[in-house]
Amino acid sequence: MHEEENSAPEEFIGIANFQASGADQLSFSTGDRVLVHNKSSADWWWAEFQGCYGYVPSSYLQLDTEEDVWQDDEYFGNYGTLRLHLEMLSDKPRTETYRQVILSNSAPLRGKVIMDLGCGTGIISLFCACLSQPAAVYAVEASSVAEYTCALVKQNRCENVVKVFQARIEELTLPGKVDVLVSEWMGNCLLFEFMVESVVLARDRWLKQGGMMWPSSACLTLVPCQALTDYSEKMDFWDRPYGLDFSCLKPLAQKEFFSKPKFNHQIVPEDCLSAPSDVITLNMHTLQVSDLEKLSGNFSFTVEKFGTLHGFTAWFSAQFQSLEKDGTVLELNTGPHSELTHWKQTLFMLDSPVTVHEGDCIAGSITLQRNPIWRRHMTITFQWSINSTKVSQVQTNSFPMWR
Ligand SMILES: N=C(N)NC/C=C/[C@H]1O[C@@H](n2cnc3c(N)ncnc32)[C@H](O)[C@@H]1O
Repeated sequence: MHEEENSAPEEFIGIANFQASGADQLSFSTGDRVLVHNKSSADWWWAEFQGCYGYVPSSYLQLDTEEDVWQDDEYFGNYGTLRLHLEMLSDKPRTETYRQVILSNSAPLRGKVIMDLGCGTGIISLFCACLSQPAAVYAVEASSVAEYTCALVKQNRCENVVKVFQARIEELTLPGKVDVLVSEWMGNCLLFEFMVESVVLARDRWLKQGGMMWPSSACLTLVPCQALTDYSEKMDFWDRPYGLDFSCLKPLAQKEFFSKPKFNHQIVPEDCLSAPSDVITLNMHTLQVSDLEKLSGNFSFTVEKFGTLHGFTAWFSAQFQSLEKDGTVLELNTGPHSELTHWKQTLFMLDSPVTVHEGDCIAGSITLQRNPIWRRHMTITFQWSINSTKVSQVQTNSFPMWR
């Protein structure tokens, strides 16, 4: 037995399912709250769950405090360095699109109040102040880069228009509501990092009735694809390296290289086996935080050429409505038919390649399930089937992004 720990029990949250393998252990699932009474060893703790006592593996548990689940220290820490800002500023299609949006709305922006949420170095706020005559721009940035943003605003003589606020928008009280909420929040597969939640909360609290969201909408796009290079380098390789048979390592390779999405994939148009399809569309004026828990869309692709289905590739686009009636809608598209961006595309490799022929139909659904614990993460699940003369199979593949 063990001595009762005299400190108060701590509540931990399960971050994986644990199946007890002995009477002195406690089973629990992801998301369950477990009371730890005694950290009797580094790996096994004495705990209570649903009225029972037993040992639980400490590695399956996460201290249940709001901060940890958003990983904010790490998240905002990353954005405090220039690396990510340089990557985003160097992304010309991304940055030029936002510049074009401001420039082409220069007249209707006159006298308006704009919020730039997650302004980083303040580039969009500076575009607003230099390319139009807004009444004010509230540049909101939680990370320490905000200190430099102030300097950049001064250095570019925009301090009378641009006001920098170093805070999480969730904890900030602005001088007043805004006419336009502009933000560059999109992550891998559109949603990763889930900064979009902060954008929706800020919209509901600070955007005037009838105000404009930029982006106004965003789409997740999918295409069935070949990935011959990735497959041969990571999987076929094991068949005959240097004349030896290493094929028993292939299941390991599948798990290590293909069980998570490849976020920096660059798909070429000729690897697309059909026309791409928008599978999820977000209307940024009506989207609710609750919608973000689980988003899904159906797809039905007609294969346009003989080839090998290795998986699916995803990317996103964002649309910017004009402030002028019947004005042009501008778009940032991160797909293979547009100029490459720092997001590149995301490749989901299936368990085993399937030979497909022109006319085959690949139908199914994609579901983005937000992680109940790690609030910036999600799991992407494909349910799909191929109906063709040669083969008919139904498969489900799930990919964590990233926990
Ligand atoms: N991933 C892409 N594309 N862009 C991410 C862009 C993220 C930037 O927005 C800031 N940010 C993110 N969430 C908040 C928030 N709730 N309040 C204030 N600033 C925030 C981060 O510190 C980065 O500088």
